[in-house]
Amino acid sequence: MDIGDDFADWDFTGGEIEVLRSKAHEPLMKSRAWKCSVCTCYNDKKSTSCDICGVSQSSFIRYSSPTEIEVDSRLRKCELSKLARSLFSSKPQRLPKLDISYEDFQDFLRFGGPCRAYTAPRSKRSIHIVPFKFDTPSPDDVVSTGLKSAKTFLKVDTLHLTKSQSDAKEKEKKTTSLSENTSANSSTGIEEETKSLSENLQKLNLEKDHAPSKTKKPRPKPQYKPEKWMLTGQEPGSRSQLNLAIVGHVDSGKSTLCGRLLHLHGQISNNQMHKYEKEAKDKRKGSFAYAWAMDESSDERERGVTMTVSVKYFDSKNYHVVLLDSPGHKDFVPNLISGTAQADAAILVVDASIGAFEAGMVGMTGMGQTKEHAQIIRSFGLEHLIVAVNKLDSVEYSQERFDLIKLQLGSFLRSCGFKESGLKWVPLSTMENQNLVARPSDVRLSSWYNGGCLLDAIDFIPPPSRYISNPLILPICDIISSRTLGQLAVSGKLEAGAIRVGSKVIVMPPGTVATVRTIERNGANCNVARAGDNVCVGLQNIGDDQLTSGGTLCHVDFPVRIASILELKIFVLEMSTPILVGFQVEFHVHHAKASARVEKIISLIDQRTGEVLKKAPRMLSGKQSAIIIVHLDREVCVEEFATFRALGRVFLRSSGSTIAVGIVNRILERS
Ligand SMILES: Nc1nc2c(ncn2[C@@H]2O[C@H](COP(=O)(O)OP(=O)(O)OP(=O)(O)O)[C@@H](O)[C@H]2O)c(=O)[nH]1
Repeated sequence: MDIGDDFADWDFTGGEIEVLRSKAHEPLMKSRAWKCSVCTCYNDKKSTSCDICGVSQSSFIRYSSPTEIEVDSRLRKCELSKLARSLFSSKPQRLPKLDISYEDFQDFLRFGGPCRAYTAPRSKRSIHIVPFKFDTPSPDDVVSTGLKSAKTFLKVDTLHLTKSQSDAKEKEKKTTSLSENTSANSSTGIEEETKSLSENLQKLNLEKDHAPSKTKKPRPKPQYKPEKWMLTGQEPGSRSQLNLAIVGHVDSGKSTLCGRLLHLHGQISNNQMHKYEKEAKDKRKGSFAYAWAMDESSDERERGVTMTVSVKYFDSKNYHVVLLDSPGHKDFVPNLISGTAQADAAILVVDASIGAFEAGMVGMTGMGQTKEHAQIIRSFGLEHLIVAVNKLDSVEYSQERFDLIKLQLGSFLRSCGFKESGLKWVPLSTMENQNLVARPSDVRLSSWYNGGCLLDAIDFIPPPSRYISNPLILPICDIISSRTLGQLAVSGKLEAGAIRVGSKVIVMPPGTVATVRTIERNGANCNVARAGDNVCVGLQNIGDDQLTSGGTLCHVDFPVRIASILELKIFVLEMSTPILVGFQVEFHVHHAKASARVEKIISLIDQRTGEVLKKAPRMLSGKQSAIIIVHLDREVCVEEFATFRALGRVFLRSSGSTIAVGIVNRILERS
């Protein structure tokens, strides 16, 4: 495919629809073009269909100057989608596609940083991120309003809403004036117009948001020197912590697998297990008994669906393993993103039953949950993945079925950037306790499988690296309160540095200095916590309106940056809707979420080399890489990926699907 030629046909700079509609250009255009009666843009007379909306020239040749109502009704007759109508966009099949192979994803995801580690503060702790009601708008919306804390804690209301709302309005005003200014610019000829528009936009951005005179010069950072107590290593005899995200298609058996592992390691007593079985049977959900160990809320148990990320732990031979049982349903992917932000490695649970594996691969849109979860895991830089091929009992422990799954899913995982050496394939049945913590006893499996069990595969994962000698960074996952922690506490994983009781920390935003009152790790009080630990930190000298999930506790001299205008390097996942300038997306970074607008598409880039393939492309579609600028409706804690990876990985979502993954290339606005 000749990429250049194909793209030339569809090349417009962002905002061109406004420009093409401008009456000022009509005389020039009229001389060499036909006017589309739908979107009113002018096309080359050789074109048989409209470059903007894709409608054929002949369909409307008899019309002139249609009214909006006429346009709408004609488009409806044309069977264009609602979105296509609203955007005057081209028909999907006509979108040019770059010939970028999925191997390119591998290079893109080579941002993959070293693994991190983590401990859960208490065995019964859950990251209850989204209180879900099926009659409320959408979990994606709900997640932004705050993360629901563990059952064992009382949730503190996030009183930040009013501030965020006013901030959002402020940003909206800015954006409106920006686009007004943009559309006001005009010159003669399409090329000149698009060029000047692009320059103006750049100028506006620079002048409005990044003018040197308006930007405070960051004061030179003092050299960070960790204190001696921060660096003291692990206590003798204690295991390293391994934070394991359990992901996979809905109903693939994730919670059952976690429940089984906990029971087999004595974390759930026989009495407790008996109780779960009885309660599950009473609710006619007998098969969910093990899942109930993880799904503790009544909503989750009632529906048999995990909605939040549950955190439980057990000790293996090499690790203190923290299980992060994630929801599999597509509605709860934002929770999965927030939970997986803390993982060192992952188990991807696949349902081997006939039809279920296929649904996980293809889904409704061609991108099933198994694929989406695998991509999210890889985009977090995780390199070690155990693929647990579950429910093999339902296919008589067929080796052929296992091999087929390994073949099909394996090629997709490699295309995501997982190396063969980072993948471990484990056939099992959690229901029949086959190959979980010991060699399989069922001859139908043991006759052809000689590899290790799931527990061996977990112990085989190399120890994660930690940023202990960096300044403190603790992204806030949840805001909690308890009798032992006090009225104001936060939970989360220390991404870098260390804290101890009595330490001063700066809470970003708003930049208030607070004092660490208590620290809890693994459900017990401790004096010091270091990078990799998952802790609850009780704070004093701070108001509850100054704490918000998605915020960050930092070293007082080294606060992380907060910003709302970011330059991102993204990789667009398979999707049905093209990304255009002005596109509204949901922006995710660590535990923070914000609404965002695609302000500018700077360039289409080569995945491997980073070389600019095209400047200011009109739109982005699946499997393309690009540099874009996004404008968030509120400021979030963020760092450039090159500076600190954990705060520089981003996800863009729209209409309930992850549409792009990427990194923060530059922070364009700094508070
Ligand atoms: N036959 C069979 N059924 C299983 C196996 N593992 C789990 N199940 C059943 O699959 C159903 C779903 O199990 P869960 O553990 O809730 O699945 P999940 O992936 O956690 O579900 P979500 O978190 O809601 O996505 C339950 O009825 C389980 O009993 C297995 O190995 N074999």
